Amino acid sequence: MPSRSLADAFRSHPVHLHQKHLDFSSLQEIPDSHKWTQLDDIEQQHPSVESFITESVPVIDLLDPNVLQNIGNACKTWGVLQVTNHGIPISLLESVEGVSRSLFSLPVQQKLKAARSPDGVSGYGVARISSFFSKLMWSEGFTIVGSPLEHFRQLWPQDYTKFCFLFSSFSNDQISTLYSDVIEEHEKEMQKLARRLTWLMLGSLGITKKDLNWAGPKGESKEGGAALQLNSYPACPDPDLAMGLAAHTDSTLLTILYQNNTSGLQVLKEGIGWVTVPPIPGGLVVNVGDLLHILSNGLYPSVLHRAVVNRTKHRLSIAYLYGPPSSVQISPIQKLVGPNHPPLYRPITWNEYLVAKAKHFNKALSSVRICAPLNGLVDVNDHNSVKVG
Ligand SMILES: O=C(O)CCC(=O)C(=O)O
Ligand SMILES: [Fe+2]
Repeated sequence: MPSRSLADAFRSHPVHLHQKHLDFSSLQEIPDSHKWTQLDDIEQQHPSVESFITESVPVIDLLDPNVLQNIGNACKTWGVLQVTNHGIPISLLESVEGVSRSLFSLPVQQKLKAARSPDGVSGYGVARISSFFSKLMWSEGFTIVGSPLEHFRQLWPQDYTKFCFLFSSFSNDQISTLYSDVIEEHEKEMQKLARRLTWLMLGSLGITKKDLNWAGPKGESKEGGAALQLNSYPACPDPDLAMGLAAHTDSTLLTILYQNNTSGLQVLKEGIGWVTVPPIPGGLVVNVGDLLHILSNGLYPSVLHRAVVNRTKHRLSIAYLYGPPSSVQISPIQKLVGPNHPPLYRPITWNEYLVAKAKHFNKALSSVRICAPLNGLVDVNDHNSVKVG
């Protein structure tokens, strides 16, 4: 089961976070614990690019006849794209947003009943990457791996009568089940889209299903693993001093992100700076993750991204984190390796990579690198580099 294996990876490397849970809505100013300066986040030194700059993350229509080429270009030059006509019903995305809104609007004490444990993967809490920073982020999260029903029953127990957004006329037990069904339906649909996107991204490098040993003869790969990350960024009295989610790359093959109609996601474009990815109606953001970077032997950068916060609007985002089957060794695909293109990374499973990420954070990729880039082969993720050993 993919959920079991992800849980195992987190159990093997517990993260003890400074668990300071704020009721953000009651705060008129930012406490010191949440005030960020440039020194607190090295990536802040890059400028934020204003909207008049014409460079923007490519938007790709999945029904476009040139889809393969467009995706390839976007992956190579940006490591991120937005997709439209992706086949996920908007109503389903809005329902998950509703579940998320309902969850985060519960009182802190209630949310803590489903708190993520230090060695756990599922549940409520601050971002796991918080352990790498001295300042706390202006956000809360809820991670779902496998069925969320048990956690939802803790959040909405029988005797708890707070209004629930989607199904106000139901009992709490029915609500937990209905919310859980929404999440399950979403998982099914996103799994299909994630597979399709993986093959499009690899297809544009000339990779077919038979080039990957973990895809079966008909390309019917063993089921990939996935986690759903609900993120909430409350309105913030002084957004310039706060950080929603610090800069990171995702430890996935790819991530599919839905953001409600409030912008906040920024991606780092080398030579330009932080570029905002505006929400587009019905659009989904797709990030190249670290494992796709490894598979592509460095041809696709895994995009460095962060979330900034907003003075007036509460922002929600829903990230579908998609990875390979747990037992599979991920390494540069043979077809992309040659005398002038030696393999840049050693083989590693998703679990092992998650442990490397928990230890090294943004230096995890360089911790598994075995070969410095040759002349002319730029390692696009070089801002993460670190001496190994
Ligand atoms: O909220 C966002 O836009 C980014 C979320 C994200 O990067 C993540 O959950 O990994
Ligand atoms: Fe992310």
